[in-house]
Amino acid sequence: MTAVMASGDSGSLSLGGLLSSLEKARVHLDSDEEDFGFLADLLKSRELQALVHVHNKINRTRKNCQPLMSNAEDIGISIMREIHYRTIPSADAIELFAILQSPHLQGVLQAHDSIAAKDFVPHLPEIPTEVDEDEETVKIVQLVKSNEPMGATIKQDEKTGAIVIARIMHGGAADRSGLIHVGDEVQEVNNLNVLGKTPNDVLKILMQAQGTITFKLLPAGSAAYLRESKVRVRAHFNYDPKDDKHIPCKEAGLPFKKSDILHIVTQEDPYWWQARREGDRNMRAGLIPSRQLQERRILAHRQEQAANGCILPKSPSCRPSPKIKKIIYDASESEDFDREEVATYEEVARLYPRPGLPRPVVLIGPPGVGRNELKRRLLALDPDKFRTPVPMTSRPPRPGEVNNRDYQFVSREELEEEAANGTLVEHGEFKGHLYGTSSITLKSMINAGYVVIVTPHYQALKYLRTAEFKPYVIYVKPPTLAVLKETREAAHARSTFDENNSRGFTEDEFKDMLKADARIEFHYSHWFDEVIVNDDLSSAFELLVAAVNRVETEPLWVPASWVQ
Ligand SMILES: Nc1ncnc2c1ncn2[C@@H]1O[C@H](COP(=O)(O)OP(=O)(O)OP(=O)(O)O)[C@@H](O)[C@H]1O
Repeated sequence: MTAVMASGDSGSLSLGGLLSSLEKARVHLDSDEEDFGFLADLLKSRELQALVHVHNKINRTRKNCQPLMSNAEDIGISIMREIHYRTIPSADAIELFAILQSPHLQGVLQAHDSIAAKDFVPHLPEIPTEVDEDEETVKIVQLVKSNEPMGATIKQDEKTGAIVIARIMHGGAADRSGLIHVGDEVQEVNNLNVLGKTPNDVLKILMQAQGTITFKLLPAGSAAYLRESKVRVRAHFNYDPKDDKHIPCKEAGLPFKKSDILHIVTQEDPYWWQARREGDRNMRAGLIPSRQLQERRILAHRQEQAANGCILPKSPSCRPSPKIKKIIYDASESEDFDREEVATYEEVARLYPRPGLPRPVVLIGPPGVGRNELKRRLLALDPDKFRTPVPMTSRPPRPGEVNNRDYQFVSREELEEEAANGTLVEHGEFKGHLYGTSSITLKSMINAGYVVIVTPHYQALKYLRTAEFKPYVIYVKPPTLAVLKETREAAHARSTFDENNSRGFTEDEFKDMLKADARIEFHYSHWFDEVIVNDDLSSAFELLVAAVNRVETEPLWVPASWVQ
């Protein structure tokens, strides 16, 4: 039996047409009068006609009312949470809270998300009647060819040689038709039998076709309905399907850049996930390598590099800086850690600003790049708002130094105990004296509502980038050698490699800064929320102020585990 499922992409239903088909079919089928009567009454009923009328109206305007996201309910809850934590919410905020709390609006948001995620497919029970083995049910599907890709890939079934639908891209034309499913066998395209043809032959037919394309499909045994996952990840590498020899279909690939946020709509295939770029208005998902596949690729690439004698950027030669002169980190352990890390995708979620609990801002960068200068300027901008933890030292105070302003002066034993207890975010030793920054001081400043600015050694990121601190990490990057020389010389910058800060930077020190930059970026860039190039100091400072404002006011992507 051949069933006409829908006409074109517009998909308008006509009950009149169905009724007359039913009348025509009546003479050929030996079903009893009661069944026909029931079906005819149903098709004529005012309720069904009203429903079809609504369906057709929605269908006609469908192109202009695509959902932009599938997490409207989550956003509603986040807004309510934010209002709830406000000490004195405005009258408007209270009204908004009441609206968002109403069961009707919550129902609407839930329905919206279900529709956006296509979570509405009715699952009909299996037809219990016995079907004649020789009689095949096929479906005729018509799609209108446009500039938009069809949103499906095909492959040749290894056993039968038949052409079958391999993938349906979420949100693409095929998916939106709701009529084509993974595993469906393509029998004819525009009345051309494709039996014995290769996927390339079929693609040629499709490319040459104009206007409406008619497919005769043998439905898959059980149509796997597409349900979108809500997973978001941050990409830690650049990807261009054009350069990927192994992607099943280059046109179906989704290019992206490092740091892009991707909505992973399905991870069903272990090697090829389907994803959309967050905020991208294109509803059609594209193929990207799965975490498993990308990890394998990175490891294979590293092995190949090692075999060819290539080495990773070397550790920056840690010339002592006069503040915390020598940072104690177990170099061998960190090196192993760095090499083992295979950064592919990190699952993320939006963190909404929490009133009274600002996120600390961590400035990372190679020694001498200007992190402390930027921090000093920020502290001076608003001393009541910005704070930085005073480091601890076991060295005796120098004349003029004030306890808790310049340093917290403590005994060597106290500092050693803190280090042993793991309560220091970083610590080091210089000329026989210990230095360290207490995580307890850091935490209490955050809890007191200050925007805390810290400039730790880059290896301290491992201890700081946690759900406990939820830091916003900014990498302060040096400009090119020529710009470094020009700007630092013009400003009479003082070298931080000189203990007395009594001279400018040497050329070698600038070169060391750039080597350290390459190394830090190579190993830690996947932890940076933002990069600011410190070329012109006032422009870099402006960017920093803008970043700090964003952290305070906007929902930003953080590791998903921080939001639970
Ligand atoms: N964009 C810039 N242009 C000119 N001079 C700069 C710029 N940024 C920083 N400087 C100057 O460079 C010198 C070193 O800066 P700063 O002390 O902030 O380095 P740092 O990153 O804190 O170094 P370390 O990590 O080694 O302590 C200072 O004299 C500072 O004023």
